[in-house]
Amino acid sequence: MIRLKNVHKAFGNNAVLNGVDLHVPKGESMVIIGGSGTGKSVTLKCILGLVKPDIGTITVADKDIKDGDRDALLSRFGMLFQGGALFDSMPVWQNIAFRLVQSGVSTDEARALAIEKLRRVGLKPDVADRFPAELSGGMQKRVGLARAIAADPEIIFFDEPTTGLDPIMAGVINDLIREIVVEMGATAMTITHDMSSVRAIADRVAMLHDGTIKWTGTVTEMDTTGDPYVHQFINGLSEGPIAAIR
Ligand SMILES: Nc1ncnc2c1ncn2[C@@H]1O[C@H](COP(=O)(O)OP(=O)(O)OP(=O)(O)O)[C@@H](O)[C@H]1O
Repeated sequence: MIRLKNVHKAFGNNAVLNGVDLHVPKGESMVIIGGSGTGKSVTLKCILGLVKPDIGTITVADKDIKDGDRDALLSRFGMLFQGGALFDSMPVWQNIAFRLVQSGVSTDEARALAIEKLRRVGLKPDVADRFPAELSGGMQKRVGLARAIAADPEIIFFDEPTTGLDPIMAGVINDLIREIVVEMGATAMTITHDMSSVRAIADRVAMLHDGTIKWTGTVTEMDTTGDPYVHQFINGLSEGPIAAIR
């Protein structure tokens, strides 16, 4: 479904991606792990067409993303952003149905759909008319998730889905993400530092380091691999091939 071949990206002298090869098959949930600043967000932005690779190709459903219409491409994606990224000035239902309204769905229909998606993420209909600032962090994440799935996308991206949540709420959100992705049959890509998200969400894991994918495998393989990068990262060790800059 999503394929990156030899993707390079530098910002001035800062070579961030140095030949990323990655394949996310249709219906699979791929989680990308790697230290801060290794280029996880840049990788997602390249797929979304927000950052242009210097070299390499990216295809979505066998079509080069350079060739098609960007809006058409983006309409296939749902996205849960790190901070929820809700519009403070809009009530919850409008946040959820924003893209639907823009694409011409009537207000009544969009509102009803937003309420249905709220239910799916465990929120009551009365939340629809509240404003994001009135909600807890966990509720905002749920609303962000409802928005990500509002248009029944084929592909969903999760950018650090548990940032800012306590461990219990993080667990609830991880489980909800997994359930929804499976139920929708969506292809999912998540970037995270949170190993509990990896274990809850991933079918496969890819480790990004030094601008390339150093390792890929299942969660079970991740726990038993002899790969020193993965071992150091998942166990949070300061000793190993990944330099810890202080
Ligand atoms: N638009 C940009 N212009 C210049 N440099 C950029 C830009 N976007 C990202 N970078 C640089 O690319 C590198 C990778 O950033 P990126 O945000 O992808 O890291 P990350 O792996 O997602 O990190 P984190 O886990 O901390 O969010 C960083 O050195 C960052 O400064």
